[in-house]
Amino acid sequence: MSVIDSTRFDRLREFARPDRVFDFMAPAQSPVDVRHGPILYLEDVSVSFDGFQAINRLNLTIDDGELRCIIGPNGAGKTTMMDIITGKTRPDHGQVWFGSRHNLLTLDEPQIANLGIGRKFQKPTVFEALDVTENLELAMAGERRVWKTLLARLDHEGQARIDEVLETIGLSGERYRLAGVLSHGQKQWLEIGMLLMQRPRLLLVDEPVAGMTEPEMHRTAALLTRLAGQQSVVVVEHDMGFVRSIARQVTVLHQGSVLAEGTMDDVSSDPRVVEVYLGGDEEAA
Ligand SMILES: Nc1ncnc2c1ncn2[C@@H]1O[C@H](COP(=O)(O)OP(=O)(O)OP(=O)(O)O)[C@@H](O)[C@H]1O
Repeated sequence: MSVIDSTRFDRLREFARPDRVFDFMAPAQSPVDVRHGPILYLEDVSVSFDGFQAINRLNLTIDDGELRCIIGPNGAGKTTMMDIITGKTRPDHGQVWFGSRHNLLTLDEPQIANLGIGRKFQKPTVFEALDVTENLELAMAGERRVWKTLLARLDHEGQARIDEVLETIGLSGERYRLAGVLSHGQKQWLEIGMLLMQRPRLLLVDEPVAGMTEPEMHRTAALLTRLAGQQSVVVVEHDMGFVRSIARQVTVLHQGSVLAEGTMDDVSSDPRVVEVYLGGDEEAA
């Protein structure tokens, strides 16, 4: 069995796990309602770990189609906030809503993902022994049966979606290359493409440009800027040059709360923000 075959086999075995709940088995979710407000709404959210207050009465709203950057020194609570939104961590207090219909605190991680919240972690987790197109096929959401998705030819609609996503992430020319031989930046874009296959309404992206070359950073900036509008995008990033290049609205977290919010110019000239950054070992905003 070739490497690709054996990896496919492993994936099939994973998909066929008796306890696995496929997207197409899950009850249909009502659509995200943003007619009367933001797509994401956190109010007075707090969580502590062994008495340490990691998130402290946090309020945050993200509008439909917005690109928001979240910055803050190490330990500010950025990852914990993402964990709360995706259902990985339950807050001790507060409210978290996706549109006006979905109370995320009543849902588990797969249910939240099914609603259309995609999360991209810092390290790329593509299937290295599969080619770019196969990675996107595997990520295709939903109603298509898993076996059909993996083993049969894609229908016209699926193929068109893959072409569209390849174009968006700039990997049309790499469609038959193994993911394992892609550059670090290309792997990151492929993983973003895998999330896009599921047509998310909100993308959470953790430190997308860590380890990227300068040209890769520029392409990532262009990609994230283009994605906003079609979906909401929340980017957690330490690289201030990158944040400046993409951000319209920036939220600064500090000690689990919002310290400042506004344009990059607004927040970087805010004395409280300067104090927080200069007080630690971070690059000054
Ligand atoms: N499971 C946990 N148990 C105990 N403490 C935790 C846990 N998760 C996070 N913390 C603590 O909560 C605080 C916030 O951590 P978090 O990872 O959210 O910060 P961050 O802003 O993402 O930091 P960084 O920029 O370094 O990734 C930190 O002091 C961290 O040590």
